Amino acid sequence: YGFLKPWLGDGLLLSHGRKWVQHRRLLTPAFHGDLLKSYLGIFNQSTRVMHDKWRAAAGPTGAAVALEVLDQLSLLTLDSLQKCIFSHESHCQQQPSEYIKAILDLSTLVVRRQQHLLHYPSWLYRLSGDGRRFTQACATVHGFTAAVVQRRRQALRRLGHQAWLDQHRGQRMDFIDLLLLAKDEDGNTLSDEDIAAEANTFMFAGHDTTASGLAWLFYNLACHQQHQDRCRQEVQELLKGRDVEDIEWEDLSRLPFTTMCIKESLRLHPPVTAVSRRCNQDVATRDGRVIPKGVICLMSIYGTHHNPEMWPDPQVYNPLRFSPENSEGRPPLAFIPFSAGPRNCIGQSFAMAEMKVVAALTVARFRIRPDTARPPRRKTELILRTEDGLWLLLEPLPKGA
Ligand code: HEM
Repeated sequence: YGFLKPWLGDGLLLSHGRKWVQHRRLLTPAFHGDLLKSYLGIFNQSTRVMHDKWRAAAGPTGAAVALEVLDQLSLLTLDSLQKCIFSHESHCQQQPSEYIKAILDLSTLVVRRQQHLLHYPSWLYRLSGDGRRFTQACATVHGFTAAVVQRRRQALRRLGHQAWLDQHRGQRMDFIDLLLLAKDEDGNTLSDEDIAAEANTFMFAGHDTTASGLAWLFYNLACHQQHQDRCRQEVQELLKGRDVEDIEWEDLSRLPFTTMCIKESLRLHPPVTAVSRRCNQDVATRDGRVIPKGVICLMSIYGTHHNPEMWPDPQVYNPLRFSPENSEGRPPLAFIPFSAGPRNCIGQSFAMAEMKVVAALTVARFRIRPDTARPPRRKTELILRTEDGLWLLLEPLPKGA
């Protein structure tokens, strides 16, 4: 986790102790239903931009086109996050954006540093070409975030709290607004530096993870046309008779089979394959052994999701494992794509909502098939990726097909 520190600072992912407790309490409301609801329009809009690109790539004949989807989905999730966090439209799915490029560079550089022992000491890393690029990209990201936070803080000071709230009545608040206004019961608020660290953390923690989840979902649906057809039918019934092909907040609970497909994909291909923890006390295991205090444990989410005692035929993609009947009695910790306990993923409802919107609209508009010439080879980096991208065949469907 340490290599992320110069980029993310003391955001939720990397902070601990009292600071983490206080921030987690302040930030939790920002991920609740009412606020998430206001982001649905953004998810629909970002998905439409990606689909327009896919249709353009397919050309006027509408023939199936082979596309690498992992990078495209990363851009989609970055586009959505930038709008939800900063209300900023970079149009990064259509044109290059310096800020988005810096985030993509930072993600790549962190992984490269992990694989390069000589780059572990910070002083040596700073002297290397990669280290210099890392410093440059951090400066770009920090400059962007600090400028937004300062502008908002000034506006809040100029208008005063009440007038600022009145001006925003009926409008969507973004994460920066919420963090500026956040106050706990003791009156504690977040400093500009805290807000920037949290915003940078959300950009990092929310983009590649969701993109990986979606890319593997599309792959699994491509390999199992019967499940894809059932999702499509579910979505078409939902959208029947509507003028605008948008997924609304209320629709999210009306996509039970699509949700089962997403969960089964998160089981089979969890975007975060492991988390590590340092024991802060001796931990007794069930077989009578003890993990001593201070030891760092790597907990495998991938391994947990492939435990044959919990998941018979664990390599098989079977969404029906998540039907209400089949889920009955299964221990909750058998399925932990978002980790578990107090340090679980704060963005899980946000991620599930975004994945449902993108998945539903994609099966409604495209048939997805595997690209048999380029089968994906799993590669674990910070998230579950592939050796050479994830290639799929996408065939545009006529509207309302
Ligand atoms: C499919 C998508 C996602 C997956 C699979 C996922 C998974 C995880 C996991 C496994 C952790 C625990 C990490 C650890 O302890 O080392 C985590 C933490 C976290 N996630 Fe997510 N995540 C996803 C999407 C998001 C989104 C969309 C956001 C924000 C917009 C987000 C924000 C965070 C934050 C801030 C933490 C740290 C929480 C804390 O320590 O209090 N994640 N996520």
